[in-house]
Amino acid sequence: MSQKIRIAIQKSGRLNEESLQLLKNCGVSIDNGKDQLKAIARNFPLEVLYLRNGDIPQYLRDGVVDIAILGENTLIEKGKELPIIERLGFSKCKVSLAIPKGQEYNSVKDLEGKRIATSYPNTVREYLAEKGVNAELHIINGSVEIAPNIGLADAICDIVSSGSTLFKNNLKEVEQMLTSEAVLTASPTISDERKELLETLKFRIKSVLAGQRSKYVLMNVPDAKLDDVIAMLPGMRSPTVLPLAQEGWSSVHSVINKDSFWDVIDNLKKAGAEGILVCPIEKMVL
Ligand SMILES: Nc1ncnc2c1ncn2[C@@H]1O[C@H](COP(=O)(O)OP(=O)(O)OP(=O)(O)O)[C@@H](O)[C@H]1O
Ligand SMILES: O=P(O)(O)OC[C@H]1O[C@H](OP(=O)(O)OP(=O)(O)O)[C@H](O)[C@@H]1O
Ligand SMILES: [Mg+2]
Repeated sequence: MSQKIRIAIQKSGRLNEESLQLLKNCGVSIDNGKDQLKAIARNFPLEVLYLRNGDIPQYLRDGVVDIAILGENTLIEKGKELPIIERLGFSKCKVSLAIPKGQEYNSVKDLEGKRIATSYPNTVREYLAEKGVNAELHIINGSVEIAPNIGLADAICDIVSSGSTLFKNNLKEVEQMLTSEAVLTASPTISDERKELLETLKFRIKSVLAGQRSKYVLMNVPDAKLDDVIAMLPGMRSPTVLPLAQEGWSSVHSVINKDSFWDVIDNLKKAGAEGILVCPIEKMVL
């Protein structure tokens, strides 16, 4: 295949490292020189452009890049028409409205006529319009949380993750407007040939993400308890059951989702499973 697919990755910042790690986990090797703005993958027809997060939606629209990894919040703010091809599960955060801690707050109507500092004007405008609230927006690019303390605004809208930036600036979250995570998106003008490359990459990403969401477990179970234990285990099709050298015992292997992991383990122990081993799964091809 002569064509290369062009992916935009954040040049530096919160998405950069995990985006590159994801490509690496997909078996795509990229030689990164220091301060390089463009790189070519060694073993996949892929070219990486390192760009500012906020500029990526326009590059996608213009067809300068074919696909990109960026925060869903940026897509909502600057590229609403761009599709979410895959949710990637990292850089999870919220976009919220916050006001000074001491201020009374009953509903979003309290923001009527107030000054709101934000880097997300479209998101705020749309949210407030839906609620029938009029406010004055002050668009700033960074350090938004300082705005109320220096008298620039009455409220702010920004990213909230642990909440520590709000806390340090004596602010409290009053409205959660949206939740976000890193996503894979694509240009509306991507060619058919590059779409095929996207499908290949998407298949690999899905396998990596499915692996990250799951654990491989092995355990010893007395044969008398096998039915109870098997009933608790989904596996990819069904659990594997192998006889142990010691008569009356079996080894049961299965795949457990990370979210329900500890609950399942507790129940397995109660049902009679012993010597439970848990292993990471590198990839899960479904
Ligand atoms: N504290 C956080 N916790 C989790 N995810 C975050 C956090 N802050 C930002 N993000 C996510 O990471 C993305 C990139 O944030 P970052 O601060 O690195 O770049 P930026 O300032 O938005 O963009 P640019 O690359 O244009 O400078 C955000 O759009 C958001 O999706
Ligand atoms: O709730 P928290 O865990 O405190 O995270 C929220 C903060 O993280 C982001 O800033 P970042 O650290 O990316 O700095 P930036 O303003 O330079 O982008 C965001 O703009 C918030 O200020
Ligand atoms: Mg930031």
